[in-house]
Amino acid sequence: MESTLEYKYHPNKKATFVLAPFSGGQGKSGVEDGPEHLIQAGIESQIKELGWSTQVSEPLKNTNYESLKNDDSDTHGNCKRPKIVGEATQKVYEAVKFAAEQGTMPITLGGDHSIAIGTVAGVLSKYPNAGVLWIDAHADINTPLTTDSGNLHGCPVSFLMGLDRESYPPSLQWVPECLSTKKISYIGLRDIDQGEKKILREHGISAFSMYHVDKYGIAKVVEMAMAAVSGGDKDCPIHVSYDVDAIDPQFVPATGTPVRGGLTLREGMYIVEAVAETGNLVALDIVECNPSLGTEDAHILDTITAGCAIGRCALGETLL
Ligand SMILES: NC(=[NH2+])NCCC[C@H](N)C(=O)O
Ligand SMILES: [Mn+2]
Ligand SMILES: [Mn+2]
Repeated sequence: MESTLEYKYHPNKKATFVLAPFSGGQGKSGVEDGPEHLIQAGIESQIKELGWSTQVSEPLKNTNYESLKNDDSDTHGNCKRPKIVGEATQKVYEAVKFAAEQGTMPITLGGDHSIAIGTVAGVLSKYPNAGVLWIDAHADINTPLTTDSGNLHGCPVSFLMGLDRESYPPSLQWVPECLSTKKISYIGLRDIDQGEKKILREHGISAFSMYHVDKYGIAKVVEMAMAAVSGGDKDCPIHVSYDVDAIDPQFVPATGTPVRGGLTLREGMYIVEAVAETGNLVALDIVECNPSLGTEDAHILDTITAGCAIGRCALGETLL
């Protein structure tokens, strides 16, 4: 049934699904199949059902980054595959920017979380004062100098902020330094590297770990996170970058870096329901669904259904 919620920046309810089947930001294959599974499961028709008209954008069509993934010479310092990450994220950036400029809401389906380099930069080019809610078990704020794994899906936030800029591989120097440390807030954190902790503290970045979710409850946490990124503006546009591993692996098992002790499925859905209710949502990413990592069919189904539910809740599904 058509949603009763109103979207301040999208009164005509037009959305663009930006498909980002990319896995080069981390080592495991399968996450590039996320978009296809979400579409097969009906995410687009479910959102149409809520009263949105939709179109699909495929910036990575006719590219072969998945086969280039095996090129071991694509490294820079400790960073793995910077060339394909740089190129793919730039394509995603152009597509998201274009979708936003057309007045549609970009809903980007990943792919690993490195693609958020493109989505956040694209959204901020249209809405420079937008706040970002980063829903994740991880902070993804390593720099080329702090990353242990070398996986760029653990680094998108630092590139958007321009942290340790002199260490960037040439292929990622296109990334605009567009995200202020005051315009992001995390929800769901529970696995943070030492170097990341240092960055979060030094810059006073707003972050709500699972400890805070337990302490204050999810409703209060979402309220505090939105207040932190909005800087007093009740109309502040909000981009939600949703890594499905924020939700506990008991509900979302098919993901590359699962961490126990996460959000319940309802808490995970509540976050986007609450953002939707403000009317300020301008973009959504759903990333890190990896259908290949389900050891039984139910794992894949649970993960993909959760991804679809996040999409519906963000785009206006209400229980009554
Ligand atoms: N988007 C993700 N799932 N990121 C996981 C990152 C894990 C770890 N902090 C790293 O930098 O490698
Ligand atoms: Mn994560
Ligand atoms: Mn992530």
